[in-house]
Amino acid sequence: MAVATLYQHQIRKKLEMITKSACQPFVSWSGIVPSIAPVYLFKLGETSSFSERFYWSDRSNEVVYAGIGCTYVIDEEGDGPRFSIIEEKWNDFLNMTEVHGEEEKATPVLFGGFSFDPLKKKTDKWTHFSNAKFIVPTVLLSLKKDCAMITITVPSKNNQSMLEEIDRLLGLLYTKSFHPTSSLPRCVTYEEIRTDEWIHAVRQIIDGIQQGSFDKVVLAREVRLQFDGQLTPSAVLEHLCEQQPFSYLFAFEQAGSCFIGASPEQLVKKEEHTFYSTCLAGSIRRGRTSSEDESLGQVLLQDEKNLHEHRFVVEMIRQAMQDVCEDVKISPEPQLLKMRDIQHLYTPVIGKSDSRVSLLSVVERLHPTPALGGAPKEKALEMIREAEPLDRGWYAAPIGWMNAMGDGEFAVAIRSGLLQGNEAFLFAGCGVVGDSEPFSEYEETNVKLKPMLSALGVKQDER
Ligand SMILES: C=C(O[C@@H]1C=C(C(=O)O)C=C[C@H]1O)C(=O)O
Ligand SMILES: [Mg+2]
Repeated sequence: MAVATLYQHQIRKKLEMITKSACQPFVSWSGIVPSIAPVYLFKLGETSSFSERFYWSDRSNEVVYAGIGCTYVIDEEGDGPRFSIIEEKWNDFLNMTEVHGEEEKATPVLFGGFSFDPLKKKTDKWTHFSNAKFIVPTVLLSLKKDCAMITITVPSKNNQSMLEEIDRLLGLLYTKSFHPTSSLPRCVTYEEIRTDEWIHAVRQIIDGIQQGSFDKVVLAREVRLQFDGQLTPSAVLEHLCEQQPFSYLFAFEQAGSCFIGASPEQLVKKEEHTFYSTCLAGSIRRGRTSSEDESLGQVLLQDEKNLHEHRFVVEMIRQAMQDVCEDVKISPEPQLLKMRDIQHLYTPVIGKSDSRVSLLSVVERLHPTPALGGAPKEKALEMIREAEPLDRGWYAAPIGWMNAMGDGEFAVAIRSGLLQGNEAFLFAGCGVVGDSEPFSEYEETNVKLKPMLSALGVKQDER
């Protein structure tokens, strides 16, 4: 028997055995498998009967996940305490699940995200993206430091068709080789949504800041692209993997809509008792030559307006981390974070806490930082709700994963867009402060659109 089919066969046998003798409503089994690109499993999802998919890769590619199918969903549409509800329901699920496997530390993983602002009126395109939505995938492929593992989570009863579909998927995963998708449909229209209104709102915010109503407001805008064919999320994801390998890559697909992006920004990561966060705000483009790039970086490091934008974020994250951690370490000066299309001011933060502090409670405390909302938080949110000509949906909100030990990581879902049929809706924002200039802020958002435009094969200068 070929190695591949041997794996498929053994997994099937194990699952049947475990589910037969299970005392709990769900079982989760994990096993080490030959290394394979998680993006391939994501792509195979297109031919499966499972209609949910997700993908996650952190900035250092230490943890990469691809998940297909949805064995359990936690969906919170109200504007109540969505962070603690997710946490409670995840614990309920874990209490209903028997965990088996070859690896001691293997557990099911919960993946999902939040909307930016539950008080903003939801538009149709975000219908499948609740204020908080998390799934436990049926098939999860994880790659950690080059070790690949499959985790299968299924109900213990009435799971026959699910087991058959898993079997078929694993068969494909190990018998067919992965061919990258070469082409995407062509972009036929590029429409900036309500740009005049956006520029006007930037001016209004600058005035508001000068009058002392608030200190900083992050304002986003939207562009809508139409293509001459259906967009395939896996093809866009493959491009992101190639073009933005050192970003957080994420994709969350629900009923044919895929929210996808390549963000440079960590919100928070929990590893046992250690919390990591980053302050990221203040931007400049990359140079065309290395010397131009270097001097643009130096300009950014010394630019008062950008340093001012950055300081609000540092102060807020410092405070939030000090509220829950002892021993918060934070660099005294920002450094540069250079991504493919843009460079940012960046200050990492690390803190240690006791075991009672959960990951989602810190997500709640941090979201939205002044890098995505503004300062003071509530006033900035009111201004965004009122003046921003779009529904952010999941853009600029926390997206990420958690395991059964309570460890996990959330990124801020920027440099992102929603793919639906032959359309893509992309979003980009910028931190408006007292000495902002509307046209340069507009240009900054153009630079921030580049990662998604390149992944969609659209050249900004030629549009
Ligand atoms: C809001 C976005 O990015 C944020 C705003 C930044 C800025 O204004 O300098 C920089 C990084 C991000 O925190 C975005 O990319 O859409
Ligand atoms: Mg900025």
